[in-house]
Amino acid sequence: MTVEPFSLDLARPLSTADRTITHRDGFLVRIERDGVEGIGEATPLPGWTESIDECRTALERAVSVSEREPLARSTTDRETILAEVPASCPAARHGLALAFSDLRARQARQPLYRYLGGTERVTSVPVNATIGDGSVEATVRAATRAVDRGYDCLKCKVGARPVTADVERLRAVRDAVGPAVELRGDANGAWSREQADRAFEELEAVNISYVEQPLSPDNIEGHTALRGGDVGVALDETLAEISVNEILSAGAADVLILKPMVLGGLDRVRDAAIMAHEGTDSTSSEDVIPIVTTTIDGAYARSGAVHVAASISGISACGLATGDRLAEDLLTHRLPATRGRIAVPQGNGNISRRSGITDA
Ligand SMILES: O=C(O)CCC(=O)c1ccccc1C(=O)O
Ligand SMILES: [Mg+2]
Repeated sequence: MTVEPFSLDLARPLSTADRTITHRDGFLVRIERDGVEGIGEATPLPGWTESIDECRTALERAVSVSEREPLARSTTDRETILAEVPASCPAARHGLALAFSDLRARQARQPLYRYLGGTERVTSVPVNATIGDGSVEATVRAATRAVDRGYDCLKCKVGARPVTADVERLRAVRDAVGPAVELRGDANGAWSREQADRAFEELEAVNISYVEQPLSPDNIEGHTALRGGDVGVALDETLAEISVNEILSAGAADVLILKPMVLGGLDRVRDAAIMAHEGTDSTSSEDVIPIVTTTIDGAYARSGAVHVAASISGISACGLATGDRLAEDLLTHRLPATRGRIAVPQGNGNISRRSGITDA
């Protein structure tokens, strides 16, 4: 097993209520068995995951565990190695788990989404365009450009400005794109209960399907109380702190935003999506919508996220169209969105290392 650092600049930084993301640093994890190589990506986003230093330490530890005999040749190495990753290091776990899944899917000669449990052939997944904070004019410009490119679902960042200003932005977008385009918001935890109540009331007339993380991550009761109107409640940051089981049991969400890098791997995203669809023991009848999104990752992690979305039947538009924000990438195959969909790589494993061609 080897671990190699990388650093990627963003060509188009993403401004949210609490930060502007300008670059992404992480590690590529490579595992080889019998001439077959699996590659994983660990791209921590401090605040959501461990820091880059904590991630490096966890990965270096995994390398030393993997070199212990007889583990270096064992087939139960995945579980042993993952068990050594601290729960506080989900990005490190994501990188290791993706490397193992890529390796095993290649060995089984399956595309990753099939290896993960997808039962039907899926050639593409629907995606939303991601629109950062900006003036009314800049927001409408970005929204119109996205719709011109064929997106039929837009997610706009809110929460960086007063509620009235955000409502004005979304109303201007609705007026510009018409009634057929799905609009979502993402407040990244910026609102108080009073602000959220006002925003939800005013956004009903704009036909916003849901707002991600209206309130702070630990405010389960507040989110539960916000539900019930036309605008749905999606939880995102909360999932970095509170288990999916607890969230579903509290009835705190209409939608769960599942970030592989934050949950610690594609396997965890799939388990959470199944739980959302099927409910927990105490919430068996509830149908919560799972959405898969990136944390603005490199090509290996974005491709993995596309695969796990493809493995979930009936998946709604996901937040996976983030590759074009990067100024540079880990692969020349950038997983572009075309008419609001990203093609699922159909070769063996996650994605071909060769440029733009999938493994036959
Ligand atoms: O969901 C999307 O459309 C793209 C991903 C995204 O918005 C995001 C990217 C990095 C960090 C946080 C978030 C977020 O959903 O809050
Ligand atoms: Mg979000």
